[in-house]
Amino acid sequence: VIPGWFSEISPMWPGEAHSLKVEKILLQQKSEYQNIMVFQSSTYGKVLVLDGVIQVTERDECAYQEMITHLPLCSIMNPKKVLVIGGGDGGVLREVSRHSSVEQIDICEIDGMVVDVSKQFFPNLAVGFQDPRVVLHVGDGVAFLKAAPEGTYDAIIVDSSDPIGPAQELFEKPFFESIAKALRPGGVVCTQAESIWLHMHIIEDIVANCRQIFKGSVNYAWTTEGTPMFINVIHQSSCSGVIGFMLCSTEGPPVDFKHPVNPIDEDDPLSCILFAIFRKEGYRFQNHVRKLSLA
Ligand SMILES: NCCCN[C@H]1CC[C@H](N)CC1
Repeated sequence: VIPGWFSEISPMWPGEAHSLKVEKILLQQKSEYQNIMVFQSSTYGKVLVLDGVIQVTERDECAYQEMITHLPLCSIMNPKKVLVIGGGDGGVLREVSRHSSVEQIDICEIDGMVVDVSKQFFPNLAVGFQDPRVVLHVGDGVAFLKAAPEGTYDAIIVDSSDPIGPAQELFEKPFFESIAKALRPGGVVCTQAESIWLHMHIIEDIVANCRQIFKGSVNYAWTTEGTPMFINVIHQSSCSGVIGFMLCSTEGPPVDFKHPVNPIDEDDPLSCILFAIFRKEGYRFQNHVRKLSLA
């Protein structure tokens, strides 16, 4: 380890590590579930680390939070009830609240300390908790979904850490079955689904499980049968620099995740959003950066 640097060493990516130069360690705490650290980096702003793995950096969090949120929420008309599993930093909530059709946002985060730490050090993410539609449940997402009445949600977003530690069960078949039960017919789910450069074995298992469970569409990020390429989110602070998502819908007409049917609320007062909409013609990458003044 290089003095003055944080290196993201994990059995999830043997033989490689992403390092960031540390200006100052701001917090080191052990919660009931994991070690939590926040540090001021030289070039990525503040960084949140759980059990030695980077979760968010101020510099590039928008790419991840926007994709994991707008891919599902823009794929169906007028989503009203949304559930977030994980996501205790609040960034996904900030993105969900841009959708004016949404009436109820449930979030189930297992570690309340992550919420408190985010409110203290990452106000631009924790702002998501201020939306009056948000109801925070501190508890295990597996149990929450088992208890959820059938067909409750239009969309479920699983913003989890990696399948080592508290999020392990969120990558297993029973959890995906409980998601399908909690979604209404034609509802959509989007989950954090690791990197094609590091975790093909995990992705293959998840895709196989989802193909059995979800009778609508099953997409890993943008790959569909015959698509000659993986299109993932460029998320620099994820090890390998990219991260992908499982996008599935329950029974009903297949959902075309490539062409948003439900545009984001244009006049939502926010500082800046960066997200990409892939256009069908040759997968031209359209990078929408819209500077919106804060209300
Ligand atoms: N709410 C932001 C969570 C970010 N998710 C992380 C992305 C990189 C992974 N190795 C761990 C989860």
